[in-house]
Amino acid sequence: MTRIKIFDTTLRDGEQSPGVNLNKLEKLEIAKQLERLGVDVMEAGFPASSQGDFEAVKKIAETVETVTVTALARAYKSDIDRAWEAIKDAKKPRIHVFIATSPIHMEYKLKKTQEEVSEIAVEMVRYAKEKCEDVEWSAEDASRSDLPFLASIIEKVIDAGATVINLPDTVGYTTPKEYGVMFRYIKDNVPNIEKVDLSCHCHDDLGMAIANSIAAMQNGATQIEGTINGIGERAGNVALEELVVALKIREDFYPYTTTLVLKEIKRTSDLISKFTGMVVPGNKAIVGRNAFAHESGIHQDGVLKNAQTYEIITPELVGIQSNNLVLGKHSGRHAFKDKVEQLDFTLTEEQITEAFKAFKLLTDRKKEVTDDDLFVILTDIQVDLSTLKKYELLSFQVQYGSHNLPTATVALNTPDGKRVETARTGQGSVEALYNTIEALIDEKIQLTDFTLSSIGKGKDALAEVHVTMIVDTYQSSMSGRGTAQDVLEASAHAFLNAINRIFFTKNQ
Ligand SMILES: CC(=O)SCCNC(=O)CCNC(=O)[C@H](O)C(C)(C)COP(=O)(O)OP(=O)(O)OC[C@H]1O[C@@H](n2cnc3c(N)ncnc32)[C@H](O)[C@@H]1OP(=O)(O)O
Ligand SMILES: CC(C)C(=O)C(=O)O
Ligand SMILES: [Mg+2]
Repeated sequence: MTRIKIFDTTLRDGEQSPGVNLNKLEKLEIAKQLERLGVDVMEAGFPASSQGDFEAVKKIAETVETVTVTALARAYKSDIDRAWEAIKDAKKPRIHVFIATSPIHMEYKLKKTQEEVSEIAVEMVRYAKEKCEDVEWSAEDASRSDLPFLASIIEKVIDAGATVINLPDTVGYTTPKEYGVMFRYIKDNVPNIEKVDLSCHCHDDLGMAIANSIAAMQNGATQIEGTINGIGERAGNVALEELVVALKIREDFYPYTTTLVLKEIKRTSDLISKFTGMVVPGNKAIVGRNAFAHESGIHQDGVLKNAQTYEIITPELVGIQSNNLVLGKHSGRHAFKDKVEQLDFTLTEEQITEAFKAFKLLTDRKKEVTDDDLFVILTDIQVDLSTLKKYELLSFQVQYGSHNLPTATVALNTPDGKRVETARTGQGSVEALYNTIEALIDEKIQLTDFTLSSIGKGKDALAEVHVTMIVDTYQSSMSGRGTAQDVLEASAHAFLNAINRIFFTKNQ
């Protein structure tokens, strides 16, 4: 069995998904969960891209204990300085420096010749190496690069001190056979290649990211880069949970092992989906709602007789509890605290009190409180923005009738502590609500996305709303989420959450 290292880039490439904007606290929470999941390397961000990202990477580097923390840098000394400044306190830091090697990127984007790119790459790897022992170098758009040129530049950057060489399929263009041939060519034509880990990084534009990553492994890759839920630039990156579970289930066929803790997969996926607002499709492999559901009679009959007739993976393997019905109306604080620990949350006594109150409120309105419900409550409290000044929903009322113009009245607390209240109309209840909040905060807002889903089953299930919006003054896109038993209340919370996150990011 060959040990494959897992490099998670959810916090960097994953965050490049359109509309995704994670703040420092959310990134930190995801980083802690990735550590529990057992990834070998986490790419915490791109510190030169913004002050907020720099601070998030720094905090992650200071917090994470066992995992290598890396940060991305262009082939500029200033980017490398910034990356190093952010990760230098990590237990295991790595600088990740990249430059494109394909003809189209070199000619049109970088406006540089092969010789110039080669010189810059060597100089920057050498510069990074002076700061950090572990240096990964990526040949952006490797899969569309000239192979002899790629081999020659790789040999030089290894001599300059690179410890990992990554060959990304940046635009998701390659095929398994072609990508495998590229890895084999590099293995056979770079004399010092055995000194480094060879890494693949696949995008899913043609739906071949998994097949391409496997082809890379079969031809010498020992590190796989990807994201949880497959989020990332455009169609996303390879979904790590799919790849790793495929290797496990077909270990009879693929001689590769990883150290990922499979039972942490579902929780990691849920957390990332919640923070990014990117809802996991029901039919998604491994973590989709339907991945373990059997609908048709013949399948149900087979599963009843022997689950393995139609079930190749057990839900428990990836941390899905088949019966996660838990506390109820009569549960006390001790049982609640015990459950918080079982669910692996670390809350202060004050946060437990707050969570217990929220739980009790919910039990008044909802018969069965599941682990999924608790996960939402506890995550919101763990990633607490309550110390920050923000808009808070005090009360709202919406009047809707099939023959009336919907009208909303909303009262808010503003970040400087004032109570404001007004009313507006809209074509529907949500529009009336949002028009009213928009008037209260005195900003022009374009709502670019709105999704509503339920957490769990039943008429009394919690509603979860995700929104994406652009606030005119800041011209940046932001997502927000809100959970409540009522869909309108969840909608109001999601809208305010996005607004508060914009102010939070601006103030970071
Ligand atoms: C394949 C990938 O995923 S690459 C990572 C993509 N991630 C991001 O872009 C993160 C978000 N980006 C940002 O915040 C901004 O683009 C910044 C801060 C990084 C740079 O912003 P700006 O300085 O305004 O530059 P802008 O983004 O417009 O253009 C990129 C510049 O970097 C250059 N560049 C791109 N990649 C590299 C590289 N690897 N090494 C050196 N230069 C590079 C481009 O040629 C261009 O240079 P030019 O201004 O001389 O033409
Ligand atoms: C920066 C590199 C590693 C990248 O994300 C890509 O090429 O897709
Ligand atoms: Mg990428």
